[in-house]
Amino acid sequence: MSEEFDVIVIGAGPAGENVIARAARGGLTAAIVEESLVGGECSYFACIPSKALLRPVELAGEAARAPGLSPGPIDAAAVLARRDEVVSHLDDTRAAGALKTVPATLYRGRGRIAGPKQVEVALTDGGTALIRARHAVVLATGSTPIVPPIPGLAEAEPWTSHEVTAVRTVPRRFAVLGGGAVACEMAQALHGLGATETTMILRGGSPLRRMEPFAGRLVADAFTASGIGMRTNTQVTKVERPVRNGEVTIHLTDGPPVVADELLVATGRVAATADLGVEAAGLVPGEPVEVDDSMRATGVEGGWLYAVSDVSGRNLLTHMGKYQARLCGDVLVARAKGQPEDLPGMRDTATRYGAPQVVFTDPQIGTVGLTEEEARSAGYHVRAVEYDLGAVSGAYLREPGYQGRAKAVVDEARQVLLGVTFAGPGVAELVHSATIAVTAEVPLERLWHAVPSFPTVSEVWLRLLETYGL
Ligand SMILES: Cc1cc2nc3c(=O)[nH]c(=O)nc-3n(C[C@H](O)[C@H](O)[C@H](O)COP(=O)(O)OP(=O)(O)OC[C@H]3O[C@@H](n4cnc5c(N)ncnc54)[C@H](O)[C@@H]3O)c2cc1C
Ligand SMILES: NC(=O)c1ccc[n+]([C@@H]2O[C@H](COP(=O)([O-])OP(=O)(O)OC[C@H]3O[C@@H](n4cnc5c(N)ncnc54)[C@H](O)[C@@H]3O)[C@@H](O)[C@H]2O)c1
Repeated sequence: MSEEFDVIVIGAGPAGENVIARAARGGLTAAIVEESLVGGECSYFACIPSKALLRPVELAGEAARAPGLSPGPIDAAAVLARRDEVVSHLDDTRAAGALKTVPATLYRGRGRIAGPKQVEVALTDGGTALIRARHAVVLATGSTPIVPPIPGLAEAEPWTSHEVTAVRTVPRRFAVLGGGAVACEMAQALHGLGATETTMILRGGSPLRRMEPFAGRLVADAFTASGIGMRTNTQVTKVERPVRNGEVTIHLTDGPPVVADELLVATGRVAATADLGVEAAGLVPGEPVEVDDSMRATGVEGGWLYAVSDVSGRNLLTHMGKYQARLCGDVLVARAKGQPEDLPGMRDTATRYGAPQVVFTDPQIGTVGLTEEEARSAGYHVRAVEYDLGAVSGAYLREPGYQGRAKAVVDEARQVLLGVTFAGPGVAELVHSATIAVTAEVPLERLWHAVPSFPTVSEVWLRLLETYGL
C-alpha cells in the first residue's frame, strides 16, 4: 500500500526545505525525498563551502592593503578545516532531524514522477516506495554542472563546483574554464590558498559578462594584479590527460596550451530534470520546468506539478529559490484549503525586477535589477549614472587607493531605479539597500531623503543621485 501526503517535494535543498516548512505551517502533511544530503548542494558543495574558502582570502587581501598591517601566509589547512566545519563534515543528521520538527516525512532515495501526483522512490537502503500526493508534487531538484562537449574534456575527469568546493589538496597549477561566478570565486579562493599558477580561460575579453562591463574589468584587474593568469578571447579545442589525476593539458585556439594539475569546469548549469520522470507530466527531460508566478508548472493537466528554484530556470540563486519556495508553500496551503490563493505574497513578483546577487570575490560585485544594456533592450527610456566608489569618504577611509565603481540605471519615464551595480571591496551589504529601492520602485525624489550615514560607503547613494541631477 502506498502512503499518501498532501504534498510531496523531491529534493531537500534550501528550496525544498522551505516549501515543506510553509506547507506544514499551513497544516498540510508533507513528504520530502532526498537522494543525497538534506540541505542540498548549496549547503555542502556550493554557497556555503565556497564562501568559507573565500573569506580568509578576502580578509588577507584587505589586510595587505591596510597601512600598518602585513598579513603572513594563509594557513590553508586551517581554512579547509573551517570549510569542513561549515559543511558539518558532510553529515546531515541535524538537518534531517530538523525535518521531524516541521513535521515532514523524509524518504532517503532517488525520487521520480511515476504518474499524476505519484512519486516512486528508489530507496537508498534498497527497494522502492510509491508515495501519492493528495494535492501537489513539487520539484526542487536544483541544477547540475554543464561539461561542454570538448574533445577529451569529459575523459579528463575535470573538477566541477562539487569537487572544487570539497578540495582537500590545493593544486599547484590550477586552470579554470569559464568566467561566471563559480569560476571567479573558485579561481580566487584556490589562488589565495596556495595555487601558484592559476589560469582562467575565457571565451570573451573579461569575466562576469552578464553584468555591467566595469564589474568584470575590476575583477580581472584585481585578479591579474594578484598573479592570476587570464587567457581571454579563446576557446578550448582539446583536453589531454593521459594519466588519471595526472597533469592536464588544455589546448586553445591561440597561443600555447595551459598545463595544470587540476582543471575546473565552470561553464554554467542545467536544470536537474533528467531521469526525473517529467515526461509523465508531458514535460521534456533535461529542460527547466516552466512555471507561472505561483510556481505551478505550465501545461500540466490537472495543475498538480510545481517547481521552485534552479529547476524552474528562473534564477540560479539560493535566496531567490527560497523566496519562490516560501510563496509556493503558501499557495499550496491556500489551494488545498480553498482559501484565497492570489494574495500579493503568493506570486513571484521579484524575479521580473532582476534578482539581487553578490559575487563574493575581492573586489565584490553586487547587483540588482537590470543592467543598462538589458534595460535599453527591454525598451525603457534609460539614463544611467556612474560614480567612482573610491571618491566616497567611507571607501577612502576603508582602504587607501580603494578601487570601485557604482552605477544606477534610471527609468526616465517613472523616475525610479531599474538596476544598480556596486563593484569594490566589501560592497556585499550595500546590495540590499538597492534591492529595496528597485523592488519598491522608490521615486528618486523620495530616495533623496534616505540620508546615508557619514562616513560609510553607502554615501555613494547620495553621490549617484547628485550625479543624476538631484
Ligand atoms: C560553487 C557555487 C556557489 C554558489 N554560491 C551561491 C551564493 O553564494 N549565493 C547564492 O544565492 N547562490 C549560490 N549558488 C547557487 C545555489 O547553490 C543554488 O541556486 C541553490 O543550491 C539552489 O537550491 P535548490 O534547493 O534548488 O537546489 P540544491 O541546493 O541543488 O538542492 C537540490 C537537492 O535535490 C536533490 N535531488 C536532486 N534530484 C533528486 C531526485 N531525483 N531525488 C531525490 N533528491 C534529488 C539533490 O541531491 C539536492 O540535495 C552557488 C552555486 C555554486 C555551484
Ligand atoms: N555568489 C553567487 O551568487 C554565486 C556563486 C556561484 C554560482 N552562482 C550561480 O550558479 C550558477 C552557475 O554558475 P556558473 O559560474 O557555473 O555559470 P554562469 O552561467 O554564471 O557562467 C558560465 C561561464 O562559462 C562560460 N562558458 C560557457 N560555455 C563555455 C565554453 N564552452 N567554453 C568556455 N566558456 C564557457 C560563460 O561564458 C560564462 O562565463 C549561476 O547562475 C550563478 O548565478 C552564484
